[in-house]
Amino acid sequence: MTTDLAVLAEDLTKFYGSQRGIEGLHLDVGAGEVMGFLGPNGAGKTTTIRLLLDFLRPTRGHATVLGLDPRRDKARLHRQIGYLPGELTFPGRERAADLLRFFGDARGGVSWRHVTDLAGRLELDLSRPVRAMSKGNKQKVGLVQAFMHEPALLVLDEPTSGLDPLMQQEFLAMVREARAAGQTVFMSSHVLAEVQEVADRVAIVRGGRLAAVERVESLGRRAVRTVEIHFADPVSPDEFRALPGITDVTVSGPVLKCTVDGRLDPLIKAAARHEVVDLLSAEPDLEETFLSFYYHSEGAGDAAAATGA
Ligand SMILES: Nc1ncnc2c1ncn2[C@@H]1O[C@H](COP(=O)(O)OP(=O)(O)OP(=O)(O)O)[C@@H](O)[C@H]1O
Repeated sequence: MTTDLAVLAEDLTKFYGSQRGIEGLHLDVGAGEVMGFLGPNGAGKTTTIRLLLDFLRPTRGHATVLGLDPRRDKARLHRQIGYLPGELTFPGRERAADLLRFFGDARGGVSWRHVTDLAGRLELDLSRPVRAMSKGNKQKVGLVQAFMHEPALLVLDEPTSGLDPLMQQEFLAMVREARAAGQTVFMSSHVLAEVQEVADRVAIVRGGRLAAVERVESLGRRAVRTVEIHFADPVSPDEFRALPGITDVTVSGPVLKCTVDGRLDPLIKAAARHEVVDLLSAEPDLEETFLSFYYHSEGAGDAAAATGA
């Protein structure tokens, strides 16, 4: 049912002349879901976002956003959306406070308390003129204007760009709170690590085509991790080399190091035959998994491009 969907893209396609922006995109984002929209530079993320908001018109296909047709119901749709553009430009001389008041009024008024709370969390000084601000501070102004009216749908194009790690964490907390309040978040990034903490699912685009849509947990299950086990006594590497999914086994006296691709269980069962003193498992490297998507879809994408398919 489309009413449970915040975003539905059907065969959404945009060509800039002969240059493919995005082609044949089928994608849905459930109401209340956080969707990461991932891909390298030039993959088609901004094009897709601009199509969803009717800042661009599709060459083919259609989008439904919050149950509305972006073309027919643009003004109504935009009132219910918090949008952070990828390229922020603030031409005027206004202080951040004046600019945000202006945006707030355009949306029928927002709680100023909420605006100052958001600014406080992001350590943004609202009394400063926006034009003179650093890229990071401009990004914070952009984030405050996107979140301040508590929209049903947040569409954020590279939201963490220019933010330092502490502010990135604060931003992620804002996204979690938005989801807890029932809001939907569609956010693009070219770095998986930025969205994996908060996203329910990630959609991966490459070369203007959708390469994969995955739940974040299943990316984790699939991911490769490195494991180091310290035993009470020396062990033989041969015991571990034959285990399914285990590679790069090295043993140095009582310390075993290896790479596990998939389930940890066979390794744990084998290790349990000895006295285990310590076990260290590095976080699944999702960035690796993410890159492998590009790798695996590369042939298909390039073949399609070559044939003009
Ligand atoms: N106005 C335009 N005219 C011609 N080609 C364009 C235009 N805008 C985008 N493109 C091309 O469309 C493709 C997708 O670009 P898009 O900006 O959507 O990618 P992106 O994933 O958002 O990348 P980035 O992270 O670099 O912004 C690229 O090949 C880009 O060069």
